[in-house]
Amino acid sequence: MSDRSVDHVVVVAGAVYDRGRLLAARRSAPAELAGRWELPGGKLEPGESAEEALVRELREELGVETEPGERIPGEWPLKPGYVLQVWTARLLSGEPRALQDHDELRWLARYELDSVDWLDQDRPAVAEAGLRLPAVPADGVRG
Ligand SMILES: Nc1nc2c([nH]c(=O)n2[C@H]2C[C@H](O)[C@@H](COP(=O)(O)OP(=O)(O)OP(=O)(O)O)O2)c(=O)[nH]1
Repeated sequence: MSDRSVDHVVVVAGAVYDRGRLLAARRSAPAELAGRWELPGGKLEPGESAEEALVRELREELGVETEPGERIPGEWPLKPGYVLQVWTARLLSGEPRALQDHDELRWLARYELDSVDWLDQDRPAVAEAGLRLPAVPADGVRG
């Protein structure tokens, strides 16, 4: 039982990148998480691979098609019995919209990552995801 995913619920989240920015989503529920920012995603369902769960969750929550990339090394504890795993993801089609679980979305450049109130448990994962961003976004626009 050394594999934590055997006895933990795995929450798969996407580090969705586009033009040198990372997508952040503000939770609308449950009450104790509402208003805090996270990487969009959700729980792995039985029989699903992490990549399949990620694609499904991003479609349901944001209305976009994505292609999973690499897993960001690490696994972060959430509430008891839950762990967070993060995959990079590339937008294939659609513009993300806050359809489910979120009420606002923002694209953040590396220098903007601290501008939103991330869930405490997400901060180490976001820091790792941020390392994959360029210092200046692709279109060069700052501030
Ligand atoms: N998606 C996501 N959930 C997170 C993050 N950080 C964090 O603590 N959580 C928590 C919130 C929820 O308690 C749980 C994931 O549940 P969820 O509500 O997003 O997943 P889901 O869509 O599969 O859930 P459900 O509505 O089908 O029950 O993990 C994160 O970065 N992304």
